[in-house]
Amino acid sequence: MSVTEVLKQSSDPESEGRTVLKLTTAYGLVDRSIKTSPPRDATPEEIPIINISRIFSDEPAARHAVAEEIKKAATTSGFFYMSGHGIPDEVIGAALEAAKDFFHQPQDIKQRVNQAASKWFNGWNGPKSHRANAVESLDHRESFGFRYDPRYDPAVEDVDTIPEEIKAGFRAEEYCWTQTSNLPHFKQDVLDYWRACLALARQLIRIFALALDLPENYFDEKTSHPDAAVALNYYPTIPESAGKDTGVEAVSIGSHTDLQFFTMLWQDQNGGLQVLNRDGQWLNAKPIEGTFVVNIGDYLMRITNDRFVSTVHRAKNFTNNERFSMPFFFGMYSKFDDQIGLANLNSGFNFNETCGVLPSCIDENHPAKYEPVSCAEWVHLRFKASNLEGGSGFVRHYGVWVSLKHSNDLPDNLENEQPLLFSTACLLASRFVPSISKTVGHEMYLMVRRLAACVVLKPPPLDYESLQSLLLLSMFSPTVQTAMPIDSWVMSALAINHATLPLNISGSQHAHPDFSEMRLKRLRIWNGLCLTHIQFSIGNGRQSMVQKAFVDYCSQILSFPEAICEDARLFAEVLLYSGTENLLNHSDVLCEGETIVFDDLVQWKTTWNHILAQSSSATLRNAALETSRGILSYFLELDFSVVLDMPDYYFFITIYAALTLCKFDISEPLITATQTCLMDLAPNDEHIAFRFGTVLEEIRRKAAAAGTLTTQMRPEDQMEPLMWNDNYAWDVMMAGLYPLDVAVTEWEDAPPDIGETFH
Ligand SMILES: O=C(O)CCC(=O)C(=O)O
Ligand SMILES: [Fe+2]
Repeated sequence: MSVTEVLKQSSDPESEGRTVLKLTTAYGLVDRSIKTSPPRDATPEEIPIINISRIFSDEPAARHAVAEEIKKAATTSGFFYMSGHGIPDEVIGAALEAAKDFFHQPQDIKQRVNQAASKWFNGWNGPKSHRANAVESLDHRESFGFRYDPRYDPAVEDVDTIPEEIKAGFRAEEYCWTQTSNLPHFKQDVLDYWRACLALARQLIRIFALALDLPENYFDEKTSHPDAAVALNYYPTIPESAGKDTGVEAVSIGSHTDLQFFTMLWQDQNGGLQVLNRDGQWLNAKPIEGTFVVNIGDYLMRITNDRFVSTVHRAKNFTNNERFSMPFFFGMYSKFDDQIGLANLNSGFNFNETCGVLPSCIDENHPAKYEPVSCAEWVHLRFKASNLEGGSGFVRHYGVWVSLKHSNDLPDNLENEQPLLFSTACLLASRFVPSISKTVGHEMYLMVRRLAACVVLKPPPLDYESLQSLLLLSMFSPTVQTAMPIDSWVMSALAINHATLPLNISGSQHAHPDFSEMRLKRLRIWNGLCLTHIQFSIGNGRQSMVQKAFVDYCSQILSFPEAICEDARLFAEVLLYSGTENLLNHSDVLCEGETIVFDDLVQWKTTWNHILAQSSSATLRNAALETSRGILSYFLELDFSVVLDMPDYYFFITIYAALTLCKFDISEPLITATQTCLMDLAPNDEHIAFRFGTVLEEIRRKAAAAGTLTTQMRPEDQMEPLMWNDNYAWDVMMAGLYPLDVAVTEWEDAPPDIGETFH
């Protein structure tokens, strides 16, 4: 049975006493029918206790016997208790005390090691900052996590001799320890626990090899530097009232499967861990003194061809005590590296390993169900489907706010279907949420960045919503409260793009069959992004650091045989706006008088005329409409006093957008709003704002006379563009740039009869 099948299996969700639980898996979101009956205690058959002390025996038979028991548990419930593990009580006790000392500190001290400041998701996650399951509550949990560091691994004699390709994947951060040094024993005690777990896991994986009918040392080399991580979990009591008003089930950590090879969980005596059996019944995995709970992760399930099962579990602490647990993940998967756009190992294997279905799990009747998967790809799969990563809690939290505010225009499933668009909406909405903290904003921003990186990495086709999100981001980020540094955002995204392009041509595994198409698509996105980026830098007085690189990069589109007119047009606009920005940043040129500037424009127009005059495709039209609407909305949001201080070029951009909108959708209310705004703010009728306002007024007047102006918005697919040629829009605009007396005559003469051209 595949992961999806296991998760989906069970009877009709409509049947009595059952409900549907949604689960995030690497294969997407799946529904799982579960029983509504209260959890019952697991029987010893369901979650057996396995005394593993025999794994340390010199007798192969003793080790094999343990392997058999593990095999049975792994292939049935996927969970077992491990006794006889040999980790001294003192080591566990000291780590637990360290955890208590840490979590009992005031928030501002814990903040010092907040995961938000971490590059690799080490450190502290505050209360209710995550949501492991989309349909359950935010996790009533705080945690502190850290990842494999060879310097603290006693099995490593000399860190300098570790091969570079393995080193490159290490995700440890010393700040976990420097920022907690106020607790004198913390580092020592927590690392002692980690070392003890690591040594045990390395023994245990040999028994897993036996259980999989492999040589005992099969995994040894692959796990010389595993991504082995400890999390300290702190679960305060869930208030009884929690979830009552919303109907959302309150949890300490929501229903999930673990990702990696296996997890060894130490839990205190309070209880709260629940395991979902195949029948959809929740079972209490009650604490048993002296044991760890061990469970299989998704990666192990995959490479065993689904023989070993990764089982859904969660925790709820409804006792009056605070609960602690200390899972050791062998190993916790790496989070997304948003600097280079690559994720790395998640499996518990070394950082550079790829693993297919194990030979012993394949036979005539059981062909391999899965391709070999590199750890990077595996993470990518799950990442796409999952929002477990940092920030998602906040995003969802504010997502509720977004959904409430805009319940009419957001599809129900936006969060899961379009996580980037959803997160972007949340990020943008967050500036309207009173007293939102910088940390929260930053977390949401990181989330968006990671998702954006995922989108850019995805093979084509890039869906419209993703493109929309990227455009939205590049448009509005200057106004987002968290002061998202747009240049660095775009720059790193650009870096991701550059970094991933070679990935797709080198190494057969990663080669995309249609590299050229993918590259073209990416260039298209970049042209779009670049355009909006430049448009919005204009008038903000912010020089784009990356502009030249942008333009050079964008120009590559023209060398594609598949490039079409729209690509060229977009590029032409990029040039126009970047030229504009250049001029603005060189005031000496501007000082010489406006003529030079306008000559420049005319030259640009001559160069690109053949492209601009072409008719537009639906895609281009929609893109043009969206961009234009964005520009006008942005313009309308600006303070009058700010607008008046802006150079004429800013008005040029605005009118260009307004005219584009006039061409495709003359009834768009933004046009009237812009017209009114322009005329209201102009200090006199010589001002460029007034001239442009008049231009818009006249176009609308003529459209009304021709009966084209409707008060109702027409559905976009029925919209016919106004049949003027682009020269007309251009001429009108250019005319508007000159003093009104000249302009009106020239412009009146421009189109033969605008009325005739309207439909
Ligand atoms: O604390 C527990 O009981 C479960 C923790 C868990 O499942 C996890 O951290 O992945
Ligand atoms: Fe877990």
